[in-house]
Amino acid sequence: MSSAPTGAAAVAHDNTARPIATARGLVKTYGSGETAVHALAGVDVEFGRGQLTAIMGPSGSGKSTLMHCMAGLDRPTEGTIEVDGEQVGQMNERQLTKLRRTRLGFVFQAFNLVPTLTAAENITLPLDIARRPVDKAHFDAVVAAVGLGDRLGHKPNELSGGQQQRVACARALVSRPAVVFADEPTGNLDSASAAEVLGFLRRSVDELGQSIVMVTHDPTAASYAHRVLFLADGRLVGELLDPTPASVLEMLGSITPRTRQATSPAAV
Ligand SMILES: Nc1ncnc2c1ncn2[C@@H]1O[C@H](COP(=O)(O)OP(=O)(O)OP(=O)(O)O)[C@@H](O)[C@H]1O
Repeated sequence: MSSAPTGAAAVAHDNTARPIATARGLVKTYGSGETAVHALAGVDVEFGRGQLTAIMGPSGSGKSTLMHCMAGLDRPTEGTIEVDGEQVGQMNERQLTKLRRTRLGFVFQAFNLVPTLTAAENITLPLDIARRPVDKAHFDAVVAAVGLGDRLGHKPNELSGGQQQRVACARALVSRPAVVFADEPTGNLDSASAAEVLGFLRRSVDELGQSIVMVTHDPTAASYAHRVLFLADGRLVGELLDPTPASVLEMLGSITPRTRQATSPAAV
């Protein structure tokens, strides 16, 4: 897989700019009593505007829970969340649905395309559902950026996995969302297709000013980000700016969740 863009291709980022999303004192507890699981145990975090931020950590460290709380897909037990100036924690279900439809974009590991619709129809589906007009110039810019110009009339089963995920990325971007949340966007792709999708996500940040938060297990995928956050046991335990696959691997190697410490012979 090719490595992340660096140097001249990268836009200088103002880390002092107002963040696009913020969480304070985030706690998420599943269940209660002795069987309670503390998926998030007090997280304070800011996600940069116009940045690609990756979230990494061992399995069960709380990555998906953090993303789902930030995106209004799950409610925190405690704490506050602000996304693009909106207090997400205080919203009712109707307001959360509206926030997700109008201000957020989503890319999942499964491409989640509608099989009976063409690529073009899949891309504009969220706008069509929200009865919002399609900005043709922006649609054309996004389609050109993902390199799908000659595939717009194809149905998902006529596209490769990488092309289908690029359709899903275009669908997430076409409404100009405040933030795109991507959960393991390359988890189902071979390394060449993954590189294409990651390159596109990074360019949409550098060239279109998009803000993206991406959960990944893959150090190479994380190296496409401007910043990588590391979770363990529901807490933020580290971060890297301008990561490389090697620096991400090194950081991951230094993180030992308490659950693993407790079962490790060395800890006995
Ligand atoms: N709906 C749920 N009910 C009970 N426990 C849950 C639920 N969702 C997550 N958990 C638990 O919360 C903890 C954090 O889960 P989460 O899925 O956020 O971790 P993750 O870092 O995304 O893991 P993975 O890398 O395996 O996807 C885990 O212990 C998980 O079992």
